[in-house]
Amino acid sequence: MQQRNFRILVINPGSTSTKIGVFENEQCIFEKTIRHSHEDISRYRRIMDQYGFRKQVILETLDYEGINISKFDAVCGRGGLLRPIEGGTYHVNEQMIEDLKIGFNGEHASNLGGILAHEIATGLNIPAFIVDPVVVDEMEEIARISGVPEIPRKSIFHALNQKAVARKAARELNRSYEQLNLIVAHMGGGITVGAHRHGKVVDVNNGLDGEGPFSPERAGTVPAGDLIEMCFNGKFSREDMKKKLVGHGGLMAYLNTNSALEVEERIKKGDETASQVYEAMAYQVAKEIGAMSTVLHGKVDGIVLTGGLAYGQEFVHFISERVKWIADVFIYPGENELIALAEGTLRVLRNEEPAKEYINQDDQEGVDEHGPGL
Ligand SMILES: Nc1ncnc2c1ncn2[C@@H]1O[C@H](COP(=O)(O)OP(=O)(O)O)[C@@H](O)[C@H]1O
Ligand SMILES: CCCC(=O)OP(=O)(O)O
Repeated sequence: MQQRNFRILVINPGSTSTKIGVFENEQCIFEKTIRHSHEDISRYRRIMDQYGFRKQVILETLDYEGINISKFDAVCGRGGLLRPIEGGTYHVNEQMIEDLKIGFNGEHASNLGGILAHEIATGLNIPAFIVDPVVVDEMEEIARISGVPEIPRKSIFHALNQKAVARKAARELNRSYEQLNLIVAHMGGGITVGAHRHGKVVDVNNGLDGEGPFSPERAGTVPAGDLIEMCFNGKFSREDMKKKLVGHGGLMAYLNTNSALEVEERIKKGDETASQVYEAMAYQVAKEIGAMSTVLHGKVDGIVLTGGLAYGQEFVHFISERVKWIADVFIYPGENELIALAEGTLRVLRNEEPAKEYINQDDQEGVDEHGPGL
């Protein structure tokens, strides 16, 4: 029997871009990265306020490219800061929209993914999904203990792309993802480094506002005592402090740009500060990879460098030089998120797996297993 054709729109809102793709089954027939300047984004107080702007840009782009949206069978968005959940494809439902709107686990552009998918799908009377949102949580209990019981560590990371590129590396190694130990560093607007043990991400830095390397727009781990002093010195509001960690941290704070491409240009022109800060970012990524190698007891089958920053050859070289003694380094610039979203949607449309329902598990067993400390 001939397989039915499905046409899917996938939407991936990142901190500095909105990536969209149109898939005919597994084949990508259109793809575009719409980059948003800092000026465009910073006009909005909350990320949720960018919703109308990003929706308009998506619809205008599809219209300009002559893509007939009435032919879509489903829309899939990158999932955001929901409650911690297992990986998979989820229906966008009312509970999910509510949690995305309030930013249940914080503010991030991916909160817009499910909402944009839902809005566009509802107008077309087709289903909306999310796949492997940033709150996929497979962390081991030992990794949750931070040192302050009220502040457990959280699993907030580029789950979709980390899992997609880990599978790609496994294919190159002729093994299954579940057989391998891998360290994956996703390096985009935010940077997360995950220890993948036999198909589970058992430790990873909270790439949003918690910890890890600084990134084009995030502070990463900062000296905690000095941060407290800064919070209470009377000069900064809570909002100001949040912006220092997310949005105005990292490259933005030191160099007033979140564009690694621009930083590379400045370095070429002899800008010493740009060079020093860019190297420091690579240094911090390498250091985090080293830390994750201890999580895996030094048994590492491969290190994967991915995300927009992995296009930067000098940047990648700097990291590789420091970590290649741990394991072979695989470089997959950009990300595989669009195809991962399409594949997750296809598995459901083809009835290969059921779509999961997102529910508020607050009253159910197991929810508080990720609760405060011990
Ligand atoms: N060819 C390139 N060389 C170096 N850096 C790049 C290149 N392309 C994109 N980048 C940088 O990657 C970062 C964005 O990565 P990306 O994964 O697209 O981010 P996000 O999806 O989180 O918005 C930006 O700093 C951008 O300048
Ligand atoms: C919240 C973790 C995922 C993340 O940081 O994504 P971006 O790099 O796209 O902002």
